[in-house]
Amino acid sequence: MAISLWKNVLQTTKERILQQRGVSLYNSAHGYEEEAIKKKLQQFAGGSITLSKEDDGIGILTLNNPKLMNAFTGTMMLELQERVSELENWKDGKGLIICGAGNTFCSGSDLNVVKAIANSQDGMNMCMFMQNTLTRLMRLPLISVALVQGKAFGGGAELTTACDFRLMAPGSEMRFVHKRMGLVPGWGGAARLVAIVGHRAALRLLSGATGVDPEMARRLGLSEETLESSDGSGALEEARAWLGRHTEGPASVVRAVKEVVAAGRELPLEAALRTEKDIFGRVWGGPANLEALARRAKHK
Ligand SMILES: CC[C@H](C(=O)O)C(=O)SCCNC(=O)CCNC(=O)[C@H](O)C(C)(C)COP(=O)(O)OP(=O)(O)OC[C@H]1O[C@@H](n2cnc3c(N)ncnc32)[C@H](O)[C@@H]1OP(=O)(O)O
Repeated sequence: MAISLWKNVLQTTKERILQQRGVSLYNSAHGYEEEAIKKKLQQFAGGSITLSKEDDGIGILTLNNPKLMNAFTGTMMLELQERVSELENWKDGKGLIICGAGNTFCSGSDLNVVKAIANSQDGMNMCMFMQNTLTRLMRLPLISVALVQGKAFGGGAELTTACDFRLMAPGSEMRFVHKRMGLVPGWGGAARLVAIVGHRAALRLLSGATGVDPEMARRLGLSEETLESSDGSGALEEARAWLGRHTEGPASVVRAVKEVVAAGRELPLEAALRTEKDIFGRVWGGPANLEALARRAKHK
């Protein structure tokens, strides 16, 4: 009796922790030194990460470092964490598009940073910092899309896997180049890639450092659609229209949809079912539900 009560308490606590956004995977108990790595990353400046929160509830997060194909400098990693916090607090948000400046997505970490922190302590801290940030990004109650134009290489390819969907422009390419660098993904990209394409395809892509064009990405289920436009603003408009079809309706309902799916993806079945019940309880009899009942909505 006491044991089963204790098990229930543990299970509920675990579910709560998973549901809580902003809670990080790693803390000092894992040997993670957040302040030390932030101070280190601050030394490698350049580029920026901008966020525009639009009236239609869609946020546009832009990686801005076109001189280096939008490679992540240290300060861009720090800014990404800040933008994710901002998105966690955006209660009217429904969707998110992540894109790169200058018609390309992101060529991964800035190799100058990689070289400067090529020691075990900094590497582990940077890895935990980015896993914390990208896990929080993945768990946002927003439907997210990576708009891949040009190249998404290394950490750039990993970042796309933290989004719910990927849309690729003609001529674009994703490539997990890590093996060629004597590495494996460390930003959570391997675990997420397996969940998206399955372990055999993931192994093929990582072991061959294979370039993935839009057609191959579609076949693998890595990309939802190939866009028609390859120029920056045209592709963004197409991505916005695509996402708009999935974010139509009140924010409370769209966010609930993302939350039940995230629970199903991350939690064991019983915990996912309990979470689904709680989220269902939030929308049942809510304004959107009552309004649909009042107009006797038909779904033809
Ligand atoms: C692997 C683990 C790690 C992580 O997960 O954290 C990483 O991500 S490490 C980075 C992995 N990415 C790379 O190694 C990309 C290397 N770059 C390339 O392969 C090419 O530059 C490419 C294919 C992205 C673009 O080729 P393209 O011919 O179109 O352009 P350029 O090569 O002329 O590039 C323009 C300019 O950008 C510099 N650049 C590109 N990527 C990076 C980068 N990741 N870090 C630093 N600098 C980068 C490139 O050197 C050029 O500068 P220039 O001064 O003209 O040489």
